[in-house]
Amino acid sequence: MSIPINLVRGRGVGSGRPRQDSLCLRGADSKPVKEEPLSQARLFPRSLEEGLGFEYAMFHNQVENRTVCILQGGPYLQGIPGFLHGGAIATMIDSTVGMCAVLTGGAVMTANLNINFRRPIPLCSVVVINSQLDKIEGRKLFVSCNVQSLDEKTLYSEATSLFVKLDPKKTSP
Ligand SMILES: CCCCCCCCCCCC(=O)SCCNC(=O)CCNC(=O)[C@H](O)C(C)(C)COP(=O)(O)OP(=O)(O)OC[C@H]1O[C@@H](n2cnc3c(N)ncnc32)[C@H](O)[C@@H]1OP(=O)(O)O
Repeated sequence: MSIPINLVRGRGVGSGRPRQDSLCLRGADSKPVKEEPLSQARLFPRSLEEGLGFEYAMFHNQVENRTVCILQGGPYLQGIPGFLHGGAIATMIDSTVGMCAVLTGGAVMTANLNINFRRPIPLCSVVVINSQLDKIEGRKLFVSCNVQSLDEKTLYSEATSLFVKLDPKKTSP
């Protein structure tokens, strides 16, 4: 069964760690020293004005453990003139494989992300990120993906990733 994932614009969505609506300042010993409201906090890919940055929709297949993202990178995401910045591509790859890992394994964090950039992605073009869960080993989830043109004729990027389920016995990730 495939479910569309609705990430509401302008509102933080996350695993709850760290809280999206708070800023936790840490001292040198990593202990929280101050927590204050940060009402401006947003999910990073939803932080730019509509039409200028990350325009995307995700769909998750619960049976096959696959997440697909349809992405259009807007003009504020330019790297080399006319093309998407590699960091913007990495953000959406991390978000897509991350969504796949979260919906499969619950609270996880990215431990490792390897990306091969094969072709530059033209700014404002629409691409598809296809991700799937490859295997689970204990707390480790291995998720891979590719980024292709809509007609699947151009392979833009490929990536592998490792997500680690947060250990409730550890106080902070
Ligand atoms: C619904 C809406 C949601 C919306 C969701 C939208 C998706 C958003 C996705 C964005 C996600 C992010 O960007 S997260 C932000 C970027 N990532 C981070 O900041 C994470 C920083 N790293 C950490 O906090 C930590 O290292 C963790 C939590 C990843 C792991 O720490 P830990 O829990 O103490 O685990 P640890 O014992 O060290 O390791 C557990 C196992 O994993 C292995 N392991 C750990 N790290 C690595 C590594 N880099 N490379 C290889 N292997 C590793 C260990 O060898 C061990 O294997 P074995 O001995 O068991 O075999």
